[in-house]
Amino acid sequence: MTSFQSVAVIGAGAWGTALATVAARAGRTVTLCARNTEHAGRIAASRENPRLPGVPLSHDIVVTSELALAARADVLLIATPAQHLRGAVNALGLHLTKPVPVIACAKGIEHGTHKFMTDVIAEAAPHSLPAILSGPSFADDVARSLPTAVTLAAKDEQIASALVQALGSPTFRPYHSTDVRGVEIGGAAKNVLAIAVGIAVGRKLGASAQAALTTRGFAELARFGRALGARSETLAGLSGLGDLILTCSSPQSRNFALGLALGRGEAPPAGKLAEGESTAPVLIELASSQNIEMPVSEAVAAILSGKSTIDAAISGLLTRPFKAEE
Ligand SMILES: NC(=O)C1=CN([C@@H]2O[C@H](COP(=O)(O)OP(=O)(O)OC[C@H]3O[C@@H](n4cnc5c(N)ncnc54)[C@H](OP(=O)(O)O)[C@@H]3O)[C@@H](O)[C@H]2O)C=CC1
Ligand SMILES: O=C(CO)COP(=O)(O)O
Repeated sequence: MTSFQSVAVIGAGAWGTALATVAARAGRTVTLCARNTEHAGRIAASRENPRLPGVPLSHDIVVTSELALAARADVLLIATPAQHLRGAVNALGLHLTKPVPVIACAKGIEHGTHKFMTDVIAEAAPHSLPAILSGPSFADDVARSLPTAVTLAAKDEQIASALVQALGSPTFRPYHSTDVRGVEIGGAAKNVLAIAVGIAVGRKLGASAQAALTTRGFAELARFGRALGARSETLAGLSGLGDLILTCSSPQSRNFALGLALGRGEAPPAGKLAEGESTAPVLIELASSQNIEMPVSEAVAAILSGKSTIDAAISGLLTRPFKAEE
């Protein structure tokens, strides 16, 4: 018997809708909260979200745009894009009457403040219990009940474990952790690295280059994570290496797809959120402020900002001095 019976998901995009489905499958009472009344009305009427086409929404899920209604739940999941998480939690905080777990489901780092998602939650809703959910999980796979495993971290192990009990099912297996920082670093950094690997694939650099770039990407993700206090096991777990493998190998990833288009010299897919685009500049600012070398992420940031061409960035990476593997 879980202590968390009701769940509300804030943000009715692809991921929020998939997570609402997950919570319903786990037997929770679920509210899905869209920011826009019209959008909520359309999903409620059609029982399908255009951002997750072809996946029928269970009739048990209440769809609303009223934050006050959502705020009554025992657990809140925030599934907006990372740069909108503070605004969403600020608005939600006005309606919170008890110290409930607020789980960040976005993958990114806040611009300007350089804050990770749970730090943003702690600031915007000081009486909440921040947590993070991240790992290899495409919304479409999750919503279609294909088997998925993720990591769910909170500072308090009992809370993390209770949240896993509340959301887990045979086809959605969350593993609990107290390494909040490790989990959020993996989710944020892998998106930037997936753009790099997408570019290499788009440039037809070959399967060996794809494997090498993914591995060297992991080396810099792990270097960054360890310097910021993350545990090595977390970085090599679902939310780090696991999600990196997924997003660096599949065009189903919007970040990989963005890289692929850039590498081919095509226009990026329109209207698709690729979080790595906004994470890249803030990730390298943070890394440079801590003297952490992240050459692959730096190359991605330079290409996205127009400071480097793709060919110059590739050549820059390939002509770095030889060194010991670490
Ligand atoms: N899609 C996936 O497979 C996965 C995504 N994620 C992460 O989840 C996050 C969201 O991605 P995803 O759902 O795919 O993106 P989508 O583009 O599908 O949807 C984003 C949603 O957030 C809503 N939104 C934006 N700002 C606010 C706000 N202030 N309050 C409430 N809602 C808001 C948008 O509303 P509107 O419709 O009104 O614009 C939109 O519905 C990202 O950080 C992503 O990395 C994590 C794992 C898997
Ligand atoms: O985070 C994801 C899978 O774990 C989704 O990846 P994209 O945002 O690149 O589509």
